[in-house]
Amino acid sequence: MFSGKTEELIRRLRRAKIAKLNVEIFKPKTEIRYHESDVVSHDFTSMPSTPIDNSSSILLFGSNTEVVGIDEAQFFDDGLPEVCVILANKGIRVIVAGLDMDFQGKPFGPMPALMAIAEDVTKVHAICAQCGAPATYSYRTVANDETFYLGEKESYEPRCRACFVRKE
Ligand SMILES: Nc1ncnc2c1ncn2[C@@H]1O[C@H](COP(=O)(O)OP(=O)(O)O)[C@@H](O)[C@H]1O
Ligand SMILES: Cc1cn([C@H]2C[C@H](O)[C@@H](COP(=O)(O)O)O2)c(=O)[nH]c1=O
Ligand SMILES: [Zn+2]
Repeated sequence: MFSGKTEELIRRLRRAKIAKLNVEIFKPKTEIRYHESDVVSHDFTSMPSTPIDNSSSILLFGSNTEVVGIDEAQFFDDGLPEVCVILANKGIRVIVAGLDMDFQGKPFGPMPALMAIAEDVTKVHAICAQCGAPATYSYRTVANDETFYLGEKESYEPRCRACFVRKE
């Protein structure tokens, strides 16, 4: 978390809009941390999106769509990779942002399958809140064992591997 995934997604989608491509953006309906419908980064850059319950809803959208952006992909169902394949096979550019690992350092939801089928994968890193090294893990700072637990700085901090495994 805090690694710039949403900022990077917004940057790429803005460029697609500048190129006058037809862009559709989706996020899970449950992701309401900053806004009910907009995609919003921790730095409050934002873009309007369509909140959806199920990945299959993405296929119901505009026949003239040229670029599809998806944020918080880790929260989607396991059908998301196949939806992305269907879109990509139609020539649609699909840009997906999601958290690769949960608070236990385990692969998160459909992310491993998405990363396997993607042409390109960009891993971005936050800065470890403990030591300042590049951070690849999200450490949960509150007592909760559920995999799905929305939050930001009050519940999570980005950590490097060494600080993550220390668990203190
Ligand atoms: N520890 C941190 N490391 C890096 N960025 C941080 C950190 N804490 C806050 N930020 C802010 O978070 C922004 C990235 O937010 P965002 O794109 O929403 O990340 P992500 O989608 O990966 O959670 C950075 O530009 C920075 O301003
Ligand atoms: C590690 C972890 C995170 N979450 C939640 C917390 C946030 O709401 C999102 C991640 O958002 P970000 O844009 O990457 O900051 O995921 C969770 O539900 N479970 C976890 O284990
Ligand atoms: Zn560290």
